[in-house]
Amino acid sequence: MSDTAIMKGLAGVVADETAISKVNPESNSLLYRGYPVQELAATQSFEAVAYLLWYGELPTPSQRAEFEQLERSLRPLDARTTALLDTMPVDAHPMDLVRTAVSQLGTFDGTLHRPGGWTNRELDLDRAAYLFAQLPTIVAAVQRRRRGQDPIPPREDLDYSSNFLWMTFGELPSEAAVDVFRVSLVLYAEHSFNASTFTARVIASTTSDLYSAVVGAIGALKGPLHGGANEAVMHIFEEVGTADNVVPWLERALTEKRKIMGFGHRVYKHGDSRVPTMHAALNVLLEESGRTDLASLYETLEEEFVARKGIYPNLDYPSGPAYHLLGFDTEIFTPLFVAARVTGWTAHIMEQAAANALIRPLSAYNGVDERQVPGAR
Ligand SMILES: CC(=O)SCCNC(=O)CCNC(=O)[C@H](O)C(C)(C)COP(=O)(O)OP(=O)(O)OC[C@H]1O[C@@H](n2cnc3c(N)ncnc32)[C@H](O)[C@@H]1OP(=O)(O)O
Ligand SMILES: O=C([O-])CC(=O)C(=O)O
Repeated sequence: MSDTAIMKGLAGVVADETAISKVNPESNSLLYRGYPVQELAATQSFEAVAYLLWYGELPTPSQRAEFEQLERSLRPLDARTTALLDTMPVDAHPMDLVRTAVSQLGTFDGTLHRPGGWTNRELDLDRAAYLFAQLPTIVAAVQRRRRGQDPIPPREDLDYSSNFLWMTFGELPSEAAVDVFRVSLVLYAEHSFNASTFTARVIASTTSDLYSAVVGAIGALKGPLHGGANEAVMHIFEEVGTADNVVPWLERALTEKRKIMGFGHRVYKHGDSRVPTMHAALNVLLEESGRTDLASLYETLEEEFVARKGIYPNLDYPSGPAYHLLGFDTEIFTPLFVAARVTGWTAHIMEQAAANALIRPLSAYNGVDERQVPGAR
């Protein structure tokens, strides 16, 4: 064993600098390019937030119009993407379908064959916009296929959030509900060196290409300790059933040393900066739907868990039930997170490439001492 301290899970390790977002657990705040995320969620379209993450500034009106036009033009799926989705098992996890579809999109990009084409900021900005525009169409098609429904083509007259819901459900919910969806996307967009973003940066650090880094990030996000928690939260609500059952269920779960999904965070130890905004957004849907049963289950589980463990909800706790009330299948919740986080991932991939150092930590060997292979001389 080495004498060097091992930082298990890289906890507390500052791996590099970033100018994209600042997570501050002391002030319980989150800034994207210097702007408080709550203010962005209150005032900005998701398209404007994506632009901010990539370019460092909010778009001017003409930049915004140009970017919106580009995004709308990039939405339709290539026939090969539709064909690929059709060949995959209907009961495969949607995260696996989305990961595979994004991987295939990389093979369509002829600019990857140019010398220096793998890591070129101008090309990466185009690729980021392409993935940003394609992911809602892919996720909506995957959701519809699960229900035996044909895909619905994108509508150029709708903004990103409305079009996403239109392509999924073939109708638009209330303006308030569309806004809840937009707020969730803004809150999910970026969060410094979380596990999936760090994965993307590790891949980018080898000077691999943006698609490969995003595919790796999707794999990292799938796990329930990270993005998969928004799906897992809904499974917990289903398992608990009613607010009356929270205490006995929780006592048993804690005795069995289970992790309660949607609670806890590696960085925030006194609550997640994004939860109050997402909780308020969830309340809009709870009131609209009259789901007092779900509201009281949500509040009771939070109260009882915080009282016992002093561990607070993270963003996945209010987002899971919000996506449920919007009408998505539980297995689609993490793909929605992918569609939002692709903005942050791609901003980080470009930042990594601009000031690259190969990410390659050391390990402390704890295996058997050197020994001879039987028969070797
Ligand atoms: C958008 C996001 O990705 S946010 C994160 C989403 N993930 C989840 O909601 C999954 C549930 N939460 C967790 O598993 C953890 O809180 C993590 C992985 C997010 C953070 O973990 P870490 O910073 O490594 O904290 P760690 O796992 O060491 O927890 C410290 C203690 O709190 C306990 N704890 C932390 N979270 C939970 C939880 N959700 N339920 C029960 N106990 C918990 C741990 O068991 C540990 O207890 P111990 O000291 O008795 O062993
Ligand atoms: O920061 C993290 O570790 C996880 C998280 O909340 C996120 O990625 O949004």
